This record gives sequence, C-alpha cells and structure tokens, in this order.
Amino acid sequence: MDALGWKPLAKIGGGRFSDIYKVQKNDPENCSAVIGEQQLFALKLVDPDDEKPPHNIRNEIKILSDLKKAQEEQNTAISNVINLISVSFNNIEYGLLFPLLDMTLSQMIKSHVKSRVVFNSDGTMKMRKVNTIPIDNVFKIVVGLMKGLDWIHSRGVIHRDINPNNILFSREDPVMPVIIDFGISYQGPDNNGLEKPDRKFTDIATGIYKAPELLLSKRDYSNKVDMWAVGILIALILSKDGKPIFEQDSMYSDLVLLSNILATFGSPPSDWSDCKGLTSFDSLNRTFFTKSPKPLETIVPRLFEEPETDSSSKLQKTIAGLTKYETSQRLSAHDSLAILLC
Ligand SMILES: Nc1ncnc2c1ncn2[C@@H]1O[C@H](COP(=O)(O)OP(=O)(O)OP(=O)(O)O)[C@@H](O)[C@H]1O
Repeated sequence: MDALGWKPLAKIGGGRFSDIYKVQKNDPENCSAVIGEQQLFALKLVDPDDEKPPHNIRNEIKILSDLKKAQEEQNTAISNVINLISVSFNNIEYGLLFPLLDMTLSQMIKSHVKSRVVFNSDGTMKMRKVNTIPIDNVFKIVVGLMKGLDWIHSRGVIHRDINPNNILFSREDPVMPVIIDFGISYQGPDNNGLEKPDRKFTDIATGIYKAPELLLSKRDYSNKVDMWAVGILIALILSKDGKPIFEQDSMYSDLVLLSNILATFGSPPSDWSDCKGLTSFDSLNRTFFTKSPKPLETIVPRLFEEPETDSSSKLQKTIAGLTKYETSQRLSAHDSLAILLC
C-alpha cells in the first residue's frame, strides 16, 4: 500500500473523518531535502468530500501553514504547536505530514495512574488508583500548553478542540506538550469566509471540555473557550486518580455537563455579560436552583497537599482564573504565563 508517496507502517489514530498512519519514506534519497534525517512520520489522510462542518481539512491546512509561515517570518520556533511538514493531494485525499510523536496526554496520564493499597480505619485494605504525575511536571506541561495557546491566539486562531487526545508528547521530552488537530479551528476574522465572528459554530469542543457559554449557544465567543477547556484539562492532569472532575455522563450529554459545571463552579452570575439576553441563559436562571461553588481545594486537592510549593500555588491561581464564567475575567494564555513565570 502506498499513501501519497509514503509507506504506511501502522494506523495510529483517526477520527470520524480521518485516518492517521505512522509512515516512513518510500524513497529516502529523494525525500531527505524536505524532511531531513528523520525516518518516521505521522500522516493524516482526509477526504474533504466526507467531512461535515465545522471539520474542514482545507481550513486546517491554511491555519497550520499560516502559523508556520509566521514563525519563519518572525524567526521563532514554537515547539508547543505541531509543525505541518508538508501537504499532498491525490485528487481524492489530502495527506498532511507531521513529526511522529509518541503518546497522547490521555495515554501519558494513564501510564502514571498506579494501583496502591490503602488501609481503612477498621484494618481492612483496599486498592486505590493514584495519579503519580509530579506537580512540578504538571507545572512544566501547563507552561508549555500556555505557550502554544498564547502563540495561536496571538495569530487570531481559536483551537476549539483542546482535549487530552489533542495534546501529544515525545518520549524524549514527556513534559513538553504539543498541540495538534486544527481540524475545527477558527482563524479570525471570519474563518476564511466560513463563519462570521458573531455566527460561529457552537458544535465545537469535545465532551467535558466545552465552555459554559457554548452550552448556552453563544455564537460570538472568543478564544476564551480554549482557556476554559485548558482549565478543565489541568484539573484532569492534577486529579488524584487520573479521572476527570465531572461525572462520566457529562461526556455525552450537554445537560449533564451543564449541571456538573454548576455543581462544581457554582451558578454563573445573574448579570453574566457574555450570555445576557440569550434565551438559554434566561431559562437557566429560571429553571436551575442557584448553586454555590465548591472550594478549589475539593476540585484539585493535590494542589493543597502540604507542603505548598511555588508550582502548586501558581497552579491554584491559574485554575481559579481559567474557570471564571465571565470571559473578560477568565485568564488568557498570556495572563496565565505571567502568573506561572513570575
Ligand atoms: N503527529 C502525530 N504523532 C503521533 N500520533 C498522532 C499524530 N497526529 C495524530 N496522532 C494520533 O491520531 C489521533 C487523531 O489525530 P487528529 O486529532 O489530528 O485527527 P482527527 O480526525 O481530528 O481526530 P478526532 O476527530 O478524534 O479529533 C490523535 O489523538 C493521536 O492519537
């Protein structure tokens, strides 16, 4: 089998509209100028005719190419955003060639969750799952995520699907996250003619990583949807047992997700300016009981274990700032870096 001039070795991923293969060069001699000495790559194959909005492979190529060009022009290298090496097209499918990375954030968390024996007060014992990722490693990962997000946001791009399967790591540097998958991303000012800024798709983001304003169908949302998603993601990386902070069913039902968000972070302010005037917000205020926020200590208990460190206190401030309803108060990636690196 030949995939757009590359030899597929294994299928390593794929979504509803794509297949991702580990590939190697068919003709090492001729390819070395394009890709240097590296031997193995990831090839994302997408047939644009199969896609449904907001998925758009041509838009993904445009966004990744623009990000790459901007880095070249500014002579900077942002290693926290995937580098699009090349693009090919065989009249049916596009092939996007990327550096091959080794694991997703989901896999990385799983590999750190260990079974431990704990003793109950009555002397009996039970097995418990314990997330062993050191807080200092989480800190480095969060800094990397913020650098990547700061870069794409500064170029007018909203990722729109920050989740643990779209953050990758190489084995050599397991604290250096790389943001992938710009398949449903938005590039200002109008997503290359696809979506006006006040009429954006709200069917974006994966499961529990959806920002609350999306659940209320706000269409003129900003890059702060990525910041909410990264806040929920950081809570996952920091969890005691490697599990998300919301119930499992929140993955599949927006209603369950909304009620989990309210139960965790309290009700949104009644004058929430982002959603004021939206029918869904009015009905939320009429129908749901007012909830108080849980203390941060119960949401991310690992950050409150003694002794408090510089990393844990900065991560506390960051998570608290990322999970604000009011988007003007929600931290940007730039603000987050100012807290983390001060
Ligand atoms: N450069 C890469 N190196 C290693 N694995 C990769 C790479 N790119 C993608 N993958 C794997 O393929 C999966 C899907 O990639 P990607 O998110 O780009 O495709 P997608 O069609 O948008 O998927 P989805 O619809 O699930 O979001 C990733 O979660 C990862 O497991």
